[in-house]
Amino acid sequence: MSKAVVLGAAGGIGQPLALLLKCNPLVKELSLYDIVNTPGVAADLSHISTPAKVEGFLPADDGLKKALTGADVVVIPAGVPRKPGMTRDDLFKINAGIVRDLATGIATVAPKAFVLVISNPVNSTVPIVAEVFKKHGVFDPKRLFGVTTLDVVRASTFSAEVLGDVSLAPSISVPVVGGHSGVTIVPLFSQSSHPLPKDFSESSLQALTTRVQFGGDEVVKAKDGAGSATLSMAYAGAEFATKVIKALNGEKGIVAPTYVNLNADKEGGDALKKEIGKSLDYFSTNVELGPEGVAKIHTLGKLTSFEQGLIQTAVPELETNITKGVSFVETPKL
Ligand SMILES: NC(=O)C1=CN([C@@H]2O[C@H](COP(=O)(O)OP(=O)(O)OC[C@H]3O[C@@H](n4cnc5c(N)ncnc54)[C@H](O)[C@@H]3O)[C@@H](O)[C@H]2O)C=CC1
Ligand SMILES: O=C([O-])CC(=O)C(=O)O
Repeated sequence: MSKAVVLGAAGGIGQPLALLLKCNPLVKELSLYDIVNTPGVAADLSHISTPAKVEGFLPADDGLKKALTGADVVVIPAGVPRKPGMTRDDLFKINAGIVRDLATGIATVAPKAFVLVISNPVNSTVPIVAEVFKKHGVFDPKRLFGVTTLDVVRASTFSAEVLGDVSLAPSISVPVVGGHSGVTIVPLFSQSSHPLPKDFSESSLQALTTRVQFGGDEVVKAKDGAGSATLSMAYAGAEFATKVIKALNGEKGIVAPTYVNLNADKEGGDALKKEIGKSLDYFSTNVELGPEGVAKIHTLGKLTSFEQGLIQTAVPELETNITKGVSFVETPKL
């Protein structure tokens, strides 16, 4: 039984994510923090007949500190979402500072908590959290995760559509590696639990891959200025948080793709760096979760030449995104 905290809990993702966590029997306490509306969201959720005790906090009266005290898992969907025509990197200007300040709160109040970062651009916001924790001398790479589960959820859903049986979607597992924006998102369909049809053409594979890489844009366009994915993200965020909480409670054999610091498991991380041909500090890959967080970083395994090409395209962009996050905390210029 764990205490979960959502930072940005009154937002489009925060509210349905808080609902799903309130319905999770493994959550004993749920603290909701935002700059607005959390007392109302908490009062509303508190009437649901599940065990989790819900409280809402605002910045006044040390609200962040109160929300974070005793936290086991902190999920961060705070920040602005995209509008049509924007990239995730365009959000950096606003979200980098928001994430840095929240990370400072966590590093001070709950340095041992598992931190799950949803706020975009994830490729850069995760390094920001790490750098803040380093500044406070409390960084444990095993406890920091970028949430890339929505890419995995999309890969399952879109594969099921291609296979002509949407009922398969929940059981389809496709590793999605790299990062969480555009070409840094690399679905490995060759390793899917449910292989694509034998006669699936190279151009169809390219189209399916592009759909996963730019699935977020599909939602941004459809919402037409009203934001980006919220409900599917809440579902994905709750899925991943549940995995982390189960591992924290001692359940074994939980493996999920997530964006991690590759020093979290030196052996696995070094092997992965060799595979991608670049010494990046962060990468999303299958990770085995344990009671201390990252237990083992899995390498990518056998890739097709198409997938190798995708990785080679992803690496330079990821490197730029990582450097941008790191240098923001080292020398804030914005
Ligand atoms: N990792 C992923 O796969 C995905 C990430 N996202 C990202 O999640 C973030 C949130 O998206 P939405 O919920 O749609 O946005 P939203 O605007 O609906 O909600 C964001 C919430 O954050 C709050 N907030 C702003 N500054 C804050 C601060 N300093 N402390 C606490 N709360 C603060 C706002 O008041 C608001 O309630 C965006 O950056 C978006 O790009 C969205 C979808 C998928
Ligand atoms: O596209 C966006 O901006 C939100 C996001 O990260 C996603 O839906 O994958």
